[in-house]
Amino acid sequence: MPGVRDTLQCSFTACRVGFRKCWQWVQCHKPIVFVIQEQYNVLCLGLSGAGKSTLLAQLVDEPLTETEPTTGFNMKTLPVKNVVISIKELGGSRKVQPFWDHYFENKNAIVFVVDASSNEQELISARDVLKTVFTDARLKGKPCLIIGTHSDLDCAKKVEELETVFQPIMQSRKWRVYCCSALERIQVTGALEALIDLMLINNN
Ligand SMILES: Nc1nc2c(ncn2[C@@H]2O[C@H](COP(=O)(O)OP(=O)(O)OP(=O)(O)O)[C@@H](O)[C@H]2O)c(=O)[nH]1
Ligand SMILES: [Mg+2]
Repeated sequence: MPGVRDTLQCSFTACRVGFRKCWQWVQCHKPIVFVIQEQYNVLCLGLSGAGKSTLLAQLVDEPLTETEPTTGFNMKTLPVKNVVISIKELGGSRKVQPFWDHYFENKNAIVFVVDASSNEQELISARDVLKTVFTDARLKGKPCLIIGTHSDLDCAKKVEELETVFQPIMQSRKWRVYCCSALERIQVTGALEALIDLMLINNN
């Protein structure tokens, strides 16, 4: 009875997505009588195709359909440990980059996503884009997590190689590199933990 099984599977998926969305809403809008959790606002940037939308979809356990390039922004809010993290991805295409600075206000951290299987020149281009972002006073001193995606590919650069590329623009900023495959949920969860650690270190 494949038809019945498919219908049941669809209903189960719909319930799961619905429940998650309700839970996220409660986390973000719960009445004042509940304990108010601290919220961290994170900006997620990177060149087009780096894997930002894929990472965010994994974080909230959404199915990985073939993602379209993000033309505006894409926001995900999720409770982690004792805090709520709200991550805003901005599309990375050259057309969208000039509008990034409209979203720099009140951010606790920057996540910069790079395709770690890129060649040297592409990595330098990505670094130059981040360097320009860092010139904005609103992001001064904000911690930065570099996420190198595509680590499932043999040619992907390792953490140390990406550290060498990005070190020259970091100055006294708290930062670190985390490499993962955005297609692997467990690895992506590790990136989120690295981000929280970085924000907590920056607060202390
Ligand atoms: N093999 C592999 N493919 C990945 C990985 N991360 C992303 N992709 C693929 O790369 C393509 C682009 O990913 P997106 O998540 O849309 O990239 P993006 O950074 O959101 O791009 P824009 O929205 O255009 O800025 C998709 O086909 C993903 O499936 C990864 O870690 N490994
Ligand atoms: Mg995207």
